[in-house]
Amino acid sequence: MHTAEFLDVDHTDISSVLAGGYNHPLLREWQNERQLVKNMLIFPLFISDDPEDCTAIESLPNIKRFGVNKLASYLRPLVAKGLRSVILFGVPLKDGVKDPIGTAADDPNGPVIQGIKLLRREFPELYIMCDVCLCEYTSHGHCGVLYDDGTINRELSVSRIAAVAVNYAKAGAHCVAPSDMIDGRIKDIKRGLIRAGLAHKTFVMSYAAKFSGNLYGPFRDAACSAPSHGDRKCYQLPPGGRGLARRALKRDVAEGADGIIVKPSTFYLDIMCDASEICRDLPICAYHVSGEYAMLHAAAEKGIVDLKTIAFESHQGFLRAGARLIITYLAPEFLDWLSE
Ligand SMILES: NCC(=O)CCC(=O)O
Ligand SMILES: [Zn+2]
Ligand SMILES: [Zn+2]
Repeated sequence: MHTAEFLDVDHTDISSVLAGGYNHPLLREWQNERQLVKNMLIFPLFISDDPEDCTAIESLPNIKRFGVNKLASYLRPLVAKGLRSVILFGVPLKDGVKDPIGTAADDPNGPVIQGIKLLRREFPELYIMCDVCLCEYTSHGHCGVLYDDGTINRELSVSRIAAVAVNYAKAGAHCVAPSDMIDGRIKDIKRGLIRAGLAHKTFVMSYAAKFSGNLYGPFRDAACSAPSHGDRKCYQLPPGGRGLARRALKRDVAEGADGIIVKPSTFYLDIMCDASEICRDLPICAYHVSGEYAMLHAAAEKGIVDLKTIAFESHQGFLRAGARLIITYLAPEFLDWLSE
Protein backbone atom coordinates (compact mmCIF):
# COMPACT_ATOMS: atom_id res chain seq x y z
CA MET A 1 0.00 0.00 0.00
CA HIS A 2 1.06 3.54 -0.70
CA THR A 3 2.17 5.52 2.39
CA ALA A 4 1.38 9.23 2.68
CA GLU A 5 4.42 11.38 3.15
CA PHE A 6 4.93 14.60 5.14
CA LEU A 7 7.33 17.00 3.62
CA ASP A 8 10.02 18.13 6.01
CA VAL A 9 10.30 21.87 5.28
CA ASP A 10 12.02 24.61 7.18
CA HIS A 11 9.42 26.26 9.45
CA THR A 12 11.39 29.35 10.32
CA ASP A 13 9.04 31.64 8.31
CA ILE A 14 6.90 32.51 11.34
CA SER A 15 4.94 35.33 9.69
CA SER A 16 3.07 32.86 7.48
CA VAL A 17 0.94 31.56 10.34
CA LEU A 18 -2.19 33.72 10.70
CA ALA A 19 -4.64 31.24 12.24
CA GLY A 20 -3.48 31.94 15.78
CA GLY A 21 -4.91 35.41 15.33
CA TYR A 22 -8.52 34.23 15.03
CA ASN A 23 -8.83 30.77 16.52
CA HIS A 24 -11.13 31.91 19.34
CA PRO A 25 -14.58 33.59 19.06
CA LEU A 26 -13.34 36.61 21.02
CA LEU A 27 -10.33 36.98 18.72
CA ARG A 28 -12.66 36.98 15.72
CA GLU A 29 -14.48 39.91 17.30
CA TRP A 30 -11.17 41.66 17.98
CA GLN A 31 -10.32 41.35 14.30
CA ASN A 32 -13.30 43.53 13.39
CA GLU A 33 -12.02 47.01 12.83
CA ARG A 34 -15.58 48.12 13.56
CA GLN A 35 -18.15 45.99 15.34
CA LEU A 36 -21.75 46.28 14.16
CA VAL A 37 -23.71 47.78 17.06
CA LYS A 38 -27.30 48.96 17.43
CA ASN A 39 -26.53 52.68 17.45
CA MET A 40 -25.28 52.46 13.85
CA LEU A 41 -28.66 51.39 12.50
CA ILE A 42 -30.96 53.91 10.82
CA PHE A 43 -34.37 52.53 9.88
CA PRO A 44 -36.30 53.94 6.86
CA LEU A 45 -39.97 54.76 7.51
CA PHE A 46 -42.56 55.39 4.82
CA ILE A 47 -45.32 57.71 6.05
CA SER A 48 -48.34 58.33 3.85
CA ASP A 49 -51.00 61.03 3.96
CA ASP A 50 -53.72 58.54 4.90
CA PRO A 51 -53.54 58.68 8.72
CA GLU A 52 -54.86 55.12 9.11
CA ASP A 53 -52.63 53.61 6.42
CA CYS A 54 -50.92 50.29 7.17
CA THR A 55 -50.02 48.78 3.81
CA ALA A 56 -47.55 45.99 3.14
CA ILE A 57 -45.24 46.65 0.19
CA GLU A 58 -45.10 43.54 -1.91
CA SER A 59 -41.62 44.10 -3.32
CA LEU A 60 -40.18 45.03 0.10
CA PRO A 61 -40.67 42.05 2.44
CA ASN A 62 -41.68 42.88 6.05
CA ILE A 63 -41.82 46.63 5.33
CA LYS A 64 -45.06 48.60 5.56
CA ARG A 65 -46.21 52.09 4.73
CA PHE A 66 -47.86 53.76 7.72
CA GLY A 67 -50.17 56.67 8.39
CA VAL A 68 -49.33 58.94 11.32
CA ASN A 69 -51.95 57.26 13.52
CA LYS A 70 -50.27 53.87 13.10
CA LEU A 71 -46.64 54.87 13.50
CA ALA A 72 -46.15 55.00 17.24
CA SER A 73 -47.53 51.55 17.99
CA TYR A 74 -45.35 50.05 15.25
CA LEU A 75 -42.19 51.79 16.44
CA ARG A 76 -42.57 51.37 20.19
CA PRO A 77 -41.24 47.79 20.37
CA LEU A 78 -38.34 48.67 18.05
CA VAL A 79 -37.33 51.62 20.21
CA ALA A 80 -37.59 49.36 23.27
CA LYS A 81 -35.14 46.96 21.58
CA GLY A 82 -32.63 49.75 21.05
CA LEU A 83 -33.52 51.54 17.79
CA ARG A 84 -31.90 54.99 18.00
CA SER A 85 -32.66 56.59 14.65
CA VAL A 86 -35.12 56.62 11.75
CA ILE A 87 -35.17 58.32 8.36
CA LEU A 88 -38.56 59.52 7.13
CA PHE A 89 -39.92 59.36 3.59
CA GLY A 90 -43.27 61.00 2.86
CA VAL A 91 -45.72 59.32 0.50
CA PRO A 92 -48.60 61.44 -0.78
CA LEU A 93 -51.40 59.12 -1.93
CA LYS A 94 -54.26 61.60 -2.27
CA ASP A 95 -55.28 62.59 -5.79
CA GLY A 96 -54.16 65.98 -7.01
CA VAL A 97 -51.49 66.72 -4.38
CA LYS A 98 -48.57 66.41 -6.77
CA ASP A 99 -47.55 69.46 -8.80
CA PRO A 100 -44.48 70.50 -10.85
CA ILE A 101 -42.68 72.08 -7.86
CA GLY A 102 -43.45 69.54 -5.13
CA THR A 103 -45.58 71.84 -2.98
CA ALA A 104 -46.75 68.91 -0.84
CA ALA A 105 -43.20 68.10 0.36
CA ASP A 106 -43.37 70.55 3.25
CA ASP A 107 -47.13 70.91 3.66
CA PRO A 108 -47.54 71.58 7.41
CA ASN A 109 -50.36 69.02 7.40
CA GLY A 110 -48.46 66.57 5.20
CA PRO A 111 -47.04 63.23 6.31
CA VAL A 112 -43.43 64.26 6.94
CA ILE A 113 -44.07 67.37 9.06
CA GLN A 114 -46.85 65.58 10.95
CA GLY A 115 -44.61 62.53 11.33
CA ILE A 116 -41.70 64.58 12.71
CA LYS A 117 -43.94 66.21 15.30
CA LEU A 118 -45.49 62.93 16.34
CA LEU A 119 -42.18 61.11 16.68
CA ARG A 120 -40.55 63.95 18.62
CA ARG A 121 -43.50 63.86 21.02
CA GLU A 122 -43.79 60.09 21.38
CA PHE A 123 -40.10 59.17 21.34
CA PRO A 124 -38.06 62.04 22.81
CA GLU A 125 -34.83 60.01 22.61
CA LEU A 126 -35.23 58.94 18.99
CA TYR A 127 -33.03 60.73 16.43
CA ILE A 128 -35.22 61.90 13.53
CA MET A 129 -33.68 62.17 10.09
CA CYS A 130 -35.64 63.31 7.03
CA ASP A 131 -34.89 62.44 3.46
CA VAL A 132 -35.24 65.67 1.49
CA CYS A 133 -36.28 65.31 -2.13
CA LEU A 134 -39.07 66.44 -4.41
CA CYS A 135 -39.60 63.24 -6.43
CA GLU A 136 -42.32 61.86 -4.16
CA TYR A 137 -44.24 65.14 -4.55
CA THR A 138 -43.75 66.27 -8.15
CA SER A 139 -46.27 65.48 -10.87
CA HIS A 140 -43.39 64.50 -13.21
CA GLY A 141 -41.66 62.39 -10.52
CA HIS A 142 -38.26 64.04 -10.96
CA CYS A 143 -36.20 65.12 -7.97
CA GLY A 144 -36.20 68.84 -8.80
CA VAL A 145 -38.02 71.56 -10.71
CA LEU A 146 -37.82 71.23 -14.51
CA TYR A 147 -37.39 73.62 -17.42
CA ASP A 148 -39.98 73.31 -20.20
CA ASP A 149 -37.62 70.99 -22.09
CA GLY A 150 -37.68 68.54 -19.17
CA THR A 151 -34.12 69.22 -17.94
CA ILE A 152 -33.39 70.17 -14.33
CA ASN A 153 -33.62 73.85 -13.46
CA ARG A 154 -30.79 73.85 -10.94
CA GLU A 155 -31.42 77.27 -9.38
CA LEU A 156 -35.13 76.73 -8.77
CA SER A 157 -34.62 73.13 -7.66
CA VAL A 158 -31.98 73.99 -5.11
CA SER A 159 -33.91 76.89 -3.64
CA ARG A 160 -37.04 74.74 -3.34
CA ILE A 161 -35.10 71.83 -1.80
CA ALA A 162 -33.40 74.18 0.68
CA ALA A 163 -36.79 75.58 1.71
CA VAL A 164 -38.13 72.06 2.32
CA ALA A 165 -35.06 71.14 4.39
CA VAL A 166 -35.41 74.27 6.54
CA ASN A 167 -39.12 73.55 7.09
CA TYR A 168 -38.36 69.99 8.22
CA ALA A 169 -35.77 71.36 10.64
CA LYS A 170 -38.28 73.95 11.90
CA ALA A 171 -40.76 71.14 12.52
CA GLY A 172 -38.18 69.39 14.69
CA ALA A 173 -36.12 67.13 12.41
CA HIS A 174 -32.67 66.57 13.92
CA CYS A 175 -31.12 65.83 10.55
CA VAL A 176 -31.96 66.68 6.94
CA ALA A 177 -30.62 64.40 4.22
CA PRO A 178 -30.97 65.77 0.68
CA SER A 179 -31.08 62.87 -1.79
CA ASP A 180 -31.79 64.79 -5.00
CA MET A 181 -28.16 64.95 -6.21
CA ILE A 182 -28.67 68.39 -7.75
CA ASP A 183 -25.51 70.52 -7.65
CA GLY A 184 -25.12 73.09 -4.92
CA ARG A 185 -27.92 72.17 -2.54
CA ILE A 186 -25.76 71.52 0.51
CA LYS A 187 -24.49 75.10 0.49
CA ASP A 188 -27.99 76.54 0.16
CA ILE A 189 -29.46 74.26 2.84
CA LYS A 190 -26.66 75.23 5.20
CA ARG A 191 -27.20 78.93 4.49
CA GLY A 192 -30.95 78.51 4.96
CA LEU A 193 -30.44 76.78 8.31
CA ILE A 194 -28.07 79.53 9.46
CA ARG A 195 -30.57 82.20 8.47
CA ALA A 196 -33.36 80.34 10.33
CA GLY A 197 -31.21 80.02 13.45
CA LEU A 198 -31.23 76.23 13.17
CA ALA A 199 -27.77 75.39 11.83
CA HIS A 200 -26.30 74.71 15.27
CA LYS A 201 -28.84 71.94 15.95
CA THR A 202 -29.39 70.43 12.52
CA PHE A 203 -27.15 67.81 10.97
CA VAL A 204 -26.84 68.01 7.19
CA MET A 205 -26.32 64.49 5.89
CA SER A 206 -25.56 64.64 2.19
CA TYR A 207 -26.32 61.84 -0.19
CA ALA A 208 -23.12 62.91 -1.90
CA ALA A 209 -22.49 59.72 -3.82
CA LYS A 210 -25.83 58.38 -5.03
CA PHE A 211 -25.65 56.27 -8.14
CA SER A 212 -28.40 55.78 -10.69
CA GLY A 213 -28.95 52.12 -11.30
CA ASN A 214 -31.31 49.23 -11.00
CA LEU A 215 -31.58 48.91 -7.22
CA TYR A 216 -34.31 51.40 -6.30
CA GLY A 217 -37.34 49.59 -7.74
CA PRO A 218 -39.01 48.42 -4.51
CA PHE A 219 -38.53 51.88 -2.96
CA ARG A 220 -40.39 53.43 -5.88
CA ASP A 221 -43.26 51.01 -5.26
CA ALA A 222 -43.27 52.01 -1.60
CA ALA A 223 -42.98 55.76 -2.19
CA CYS A 224 -44.89 55.90 -5.51
CA SER A 225 -42.03 57.97 -6.91
CA ALA A 226 -41.09 56.51 -10.29
CA PRO A 227 -40.46 59.31 -12.82
CA SER A 228 -43.36 59.63 -15.29
CA HIS A 229 -40.91 60.21 -18.15
CA GLY A 230 -37.17 59.86 -18.59
CA ASP A 231 -34.79 58.77 -15.85
CA ARG A 232 -32.46 60.31 -13.26
CA LYS A 233 -29.22 59.73 -15.11
CA CYS A 234 -28.50 63.45 -15.51
CA TYR A 235 -28.29 64.08 -11.77
CA GLN A 236 -27.60 60.73 -10.08
CA LEU A 237 -24.11 59.41 -10.81
CA PRO A 238 -23.34 56.85 -13.53
CA PRO A 239 -22.33 53.50 -11.94
CA GLY A 240 -18.84 53.65 -13.41
CA GLY A 241 -18.21 57.19 -12.22
CA ARG A 242 -15.74 56.80 -9.38
CA GLY A 243 -14.02 60.06 -10.26
CA LEU A 244 -17.33 61.92 -10.33
CA ALA A 245 -18.15 60.50 -6.91
CA ARG A 246 -14.81 61.68 -5.54
CA ARG A 247 -15.50 65.18 -6.91
CA ALA A 248 -19.02 65.18 -5.43
CA LEU A 249 -17.66 64.06 -2.05
CA LYS A 250 -15.07 66.84 -2.00
CA ARG A 251 -17.62 69.41 -3.14
CA ASP A 252 -20.18 68.46 -0.48
CA VAL A 253 -17.61 68.53 2.30
CA ALA A 254 -16.52 71.98 1.11
CA GLU A 255 -20.16 73.12 1.10
CA GLY A 256 -20.54 72.18 4.75
CA ALA A 257 -22.00 68.67 4.85
CA ASP A 258 -21.84 67.16 8.35
CA GLY A 259 -22.08 63.58 7.12
CA ILE A 260 -21.98 61.63 3.86
CA ILE A 261 -24.17 58.87 2.45
CA VAL A 262 -22.93 56.38 -0.12
CA LYS A 263 -25.81 54.72 -1.96
CA PRO A 264 -26.31 51.91 -2.93
CA SER A 265 -23.88 50.05 -0.71
CA THR A 266 -22.93 46.50 -1.72
CA PHE A 267 -21.74 47.36 -5.24
CA TYR A 268 -20.06 50.61 -4.16
CA LEU A 269 -17.56 49.61 -1.48
CA ASP A 270 -14.72 51.34 -3.32
CA ILE A 271 -16.73 54.58 -3.11
CA MET A 272 -17.20 54.05 0.65
CA CYS A 273 -13.50 53.58 0.94
CA ASP A 274 -12.89 56.76 -1.07
CA ALA A 275 -15.40 58.61 1.13
CA SER A 276 -13.65 57.55 4.31
CA GLU A 277 -10.39 58.86 2.88
CA ILE A 278 -11.74 62.09 1.30
CA CYS A 279 -14.19 62.87 4.11
CA ARG A 280 -12.14 61.40 6.92
CA ASP A 281 -13.45 63.85 9.50
CA LEU A 282 -17.11 63.06 8.80
CA PRO A 283 -19.21 60.02 9.63
CA ILE A 284 -19.87 57.97 6.49
CA CYS A 285 -23.22 56.28 6.12
CA ALA A 286 -23.96 53.33 3.84
CA TYR A 287 -27.48 53.05 2.43
CA HIS A 288 -28.40 49.40 1.91
CA VAL A 289 -31.16 50.19 -0.59
CA SER A 290 -34.45 48.50 -1.31
CA GLY A 291 -33.20 46.42 -4.25
CA GLU A 292 -30.25 45.08 -2.26
CA TYR A 293 -32.56 44.20 0.63
CA ALA A 294 -35.11 42.53 -1.65
CA MET A 295 -32.36 40.51 -3.33
CA LEU A 296 -31.09 39.16 -0.01
CA HIS A 297 -34.63 38.16 0.95
CA ALA A 298 -35.24 36.51 -2.42
CA ALA A 299 -31.98 34.56 -2.20
CA ALA A 300 -32.73 33.51 1.37
CA GLU A 301 -36.19 32.31 0.37
CA LYS A 302 -34.64 30.19 -2.36
CA GLY A 303 -32.24 28.68 0.15
CA ILE A 304 -29.20 30.17 -1.60
CA VAL A 305 -28.12 32.15 1.48
CA ASP A 306 -29.00 32.31 5.16
CA LEU A 307 -30.56 35.74 5.81
CA LYS A 308 -28.89 36.40 9.14
CA THR A 309 -25.43 35.30 8.02
CA ILE A 310 -25.57 37.24 4.75
CA ALA A 311 -26.97 40.31 6.54
CA PHE A 312 -24.01 40.41 8.92
CA GLU A 313 -21.54 39.66 6.15
CA SER A 314 -22.83 42.44 3.88
CA HIS A 315 -23.16 45.05 6.62
CA GLN A 316 -19.74 44.12 8.02
CA GLY A 317 -18.42 44.87 4.55
CA PHE A 318 -19.74 48.44 4.72
CA LEU A 319 -18.03 49.00 8.05
CA ARG A 320 -14.78 47.53 6.73
CA ALA A 321 -14.95 49.88 3.74
CA GLY A 322 -15.23 52.86 6.07
CA ALA A 323 -18.91 53.34 6.91
CA ARG A 324 -19.85 54.14 10.50
CA LEU A 325 -23.64 54.24 10.05
CA ILE A 326 -26.02 52.15 7.97
CA ILE A 327 -29.48 53.01 6.67
CA THR A 328 -31.01 49.56 6.45
CA TYR A 329 -34.42 47.91 6.11
CA LEU A 330 -32.87 45.07 8.12
CA ALA A 331 -32.72 47.23 11.27
CA PRO A 332 -35.61 45.38 13.01
CA GLU A 333 -33.92 42.02 12.39
CA PHE A 334 -30.53 43.33 13.53
CA LEU A 335 -32.06 44.62 16.78
CA ASP A 336 -33.15 41.06 17.52
CA TRP A 337 -29.94 39.42 16.31
CA LEU A 338 -27.79 41.85 18.30
CA SER A 339 -29.82 41.06 21.44
CA GLU A 340 -29.24 37.30 21.21
N1 LIG B 1 -33.92 58.58 -1.68
C1 LIG B 1 -34.20 57.20 -1.48
C2 LIG B 1 -34.13 56.43 -2.75
O1 LIG B 1 -33.93 57.02 -3.77
C3 LIG B 1 -34.22 54.93 -2.81
C4 LIG B 1 -33.71 54.15 -1.66
C5 LIG B 1 -34.02 52.68 -1.76
O2 LIG B 1 -34.11 52.10 -2.84
O3 LIG B 1 -34.13 52.04 -0.71
ZN1 LIG C 1 -35.63 62.12 -5.54
ZN1 LIG D 1 -34.57 59.30 -3.74
